[in-house]
Amino acid sequence: MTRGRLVAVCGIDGSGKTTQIERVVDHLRAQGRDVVATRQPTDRYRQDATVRAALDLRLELAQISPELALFAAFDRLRHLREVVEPALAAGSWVVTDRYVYSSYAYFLSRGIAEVDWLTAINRHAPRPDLTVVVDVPPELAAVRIVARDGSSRKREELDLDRMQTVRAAFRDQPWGAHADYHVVDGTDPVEQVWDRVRTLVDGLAG
Ligand SMILES: Nc1ncnc2c1ncn2[C@@H]1O[C@H](COP(=O)(O)OP(=O)(O)OP(=O)(O)O)[C@@H](O)[C@H]1O
Ligand SMILES: Cc1cn([C@H]2C[C@H](O)[C@@H](COP(=O)(O)O)O2)c(=O)[nH]c1=O
Repeated sequence: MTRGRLVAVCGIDGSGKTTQIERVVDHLRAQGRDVVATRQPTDRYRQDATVRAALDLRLELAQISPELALFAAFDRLRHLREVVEPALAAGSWVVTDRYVYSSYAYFLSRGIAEVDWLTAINRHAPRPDLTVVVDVPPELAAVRIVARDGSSRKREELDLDRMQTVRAAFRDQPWGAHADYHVVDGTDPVEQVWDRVRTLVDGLAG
């Protein structure tokens, strides 16, 4: 059995990840591929009361960030073992909404200065075959979030200074650049962004 491929889509909140992932999944399935669409962190992390309080800026993030970073790394490894690795081994393509690069970018912006520590606690997570970062300014992402949700689900996503540092990390990759990591301009209409993303996906499939 040929091992499948791992595709990660990252970006700040509201950048358009879900919108592009839907197209990636449909496109790959139309090619006859078996596709598993998933996301990290899982609901185990997202629904934790402390995580929710932190993302809603009700906790001092600098204090709680190491604990959350470890929780996110644990959540990722378990999700990899239970969901991602079996699917890849069975030949499926796995498309994940967020991955380690989101962890790095968010936790660097949340007061963790040691990128080496972040990469060390995630070092057992395999590098994706393709990572796409949907890049938009935080101001545009905030407009999209409010238009979509009517308000904000978590206060952090509308903290423009915070999201600016997250965005900068995604673009600058202080954890180390890789040829399979691509930052795509997400400010254009959906179909134009999709043209860019599809080119990358087709490059991987070819
Ligand atoms: N290129 C685009 N142009 C205009 N609107 C867009 C574009 N891409 C996505 N949107 C819209 O912006 C909103 C946010 O997009 P989406 O839900 O895909 O983002 P996301 O990154 O997955 O968000 P979150 O991080 O909150 O899960 C949605 O209402 C979506 O329809
Ligand atoms: C990978 C990762 C993500 N987070 C944060 C980033 C976001 O605020 C949420 C996920 O929300 P989404 O927009 O619905 O994807 O989780 C995190 O705290 N830790 C992580 O490792």
